[in-house]
Amino acid sequence: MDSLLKHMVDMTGHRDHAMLDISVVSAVQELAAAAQARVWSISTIGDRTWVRMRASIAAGGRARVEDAHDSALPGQPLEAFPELAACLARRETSALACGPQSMRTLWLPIWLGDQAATCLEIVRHTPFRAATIHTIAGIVGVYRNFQNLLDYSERDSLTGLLNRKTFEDQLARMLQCPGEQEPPLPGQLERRCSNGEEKGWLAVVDVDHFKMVNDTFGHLYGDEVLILIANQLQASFRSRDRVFRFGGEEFVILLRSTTLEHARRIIDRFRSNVEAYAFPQVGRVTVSIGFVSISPYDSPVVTLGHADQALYFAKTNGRNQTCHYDELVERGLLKTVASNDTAEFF
Ligand SMILES: Nc1nc2c(ncn2[C@@H]2O[C@H](COP(=O)(O)OP(=O)(O)OP(=O)(O)O)[C@@H](O)[C@H]2O)c(=O)[nH]1
Repeated sequence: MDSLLKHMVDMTGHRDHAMLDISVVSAVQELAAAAQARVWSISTIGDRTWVRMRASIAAGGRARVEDAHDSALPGQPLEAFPELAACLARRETSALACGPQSMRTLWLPIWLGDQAATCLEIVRHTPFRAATIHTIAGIVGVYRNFQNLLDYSERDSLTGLLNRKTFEDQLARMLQCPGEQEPPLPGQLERRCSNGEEKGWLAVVDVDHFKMVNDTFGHLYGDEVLILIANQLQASFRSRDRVFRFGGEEFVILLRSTTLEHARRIIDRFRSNVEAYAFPQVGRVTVSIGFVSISPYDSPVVTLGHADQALYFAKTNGRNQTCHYDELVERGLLKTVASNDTAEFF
């Protein structure tokens, strides 16, 4: 019982989703004497559902946050996990699968209403005892309630993305140390603050002609477009990048340390995914994007202002494109004004 209480205290002591994930996998792994425990994100884009690992722990090891999402795919297709797929289709709260050599896998989707955006997976080499499953169900209940509380204060109610209040806190952390947004989590190698050409990046995304979507199809379809774009955003970036709804039809992305070439490629890949997507009833929707590197020497207002300038350039020069602030300045298309550190068009 001491161990259970210790885990409960640990789980409810965090104000951060990544640390909460670390706590819950550590708790269920130890309490179930599991060979492995993992937390997965579940996201649906169009008619396909994807799962992406967020945190994991193996027996005898340390819990770690997974951050290996560099592929063009938003995770692994749900079909690769047939027991989980069947469990979700039946809206069930658990599924037990038997593998070779009496290996057992317990899937525990975390339902919020009719949505399960998170799932726990616990693997044992011997059968689960009823008392163990009962204890784990209690842990999952606390985890779900606590996730709910964090979401309520941090997330936009329409899209589920992080809200502006959280943005300012995250940007301040990245500005303090652009190469390392947060202290290393358990199981991650400590990295240096700044790493050659790698920088943090801020991108501002604005839906093109969104007023026309509302005017033509109505606000409900407008809202659905925003939700689908939010899903695309969440699926397009790594789990430790941050995606926010900033207000109305404007979104902001904070990209963790990477090179200019890579930042441009992944930001523009998101833009072209939106362009290629057939929005129900509405059809084609495009977005314009401005982005800039995050410098510890610039204030949040200045950094955001530069990304906004690049976005405005994209808007006034054809829309449906990604523009890099520094490149526009270098090409003489934007001018920085030394006196107040903002930029103006020629
Ligand atoms: N459906 C819906 N519409 C919203 C929401 N928030 C803001 N809007 C609408 O978004 C529209 C934004 O329009 P504008 O700022 O004129 O921009 P735009 O039509 O996208 O034009 P450009 O940005 O220049 O391409 C307005 O009609 C707002 O009412 C929301 O939560 N849901």
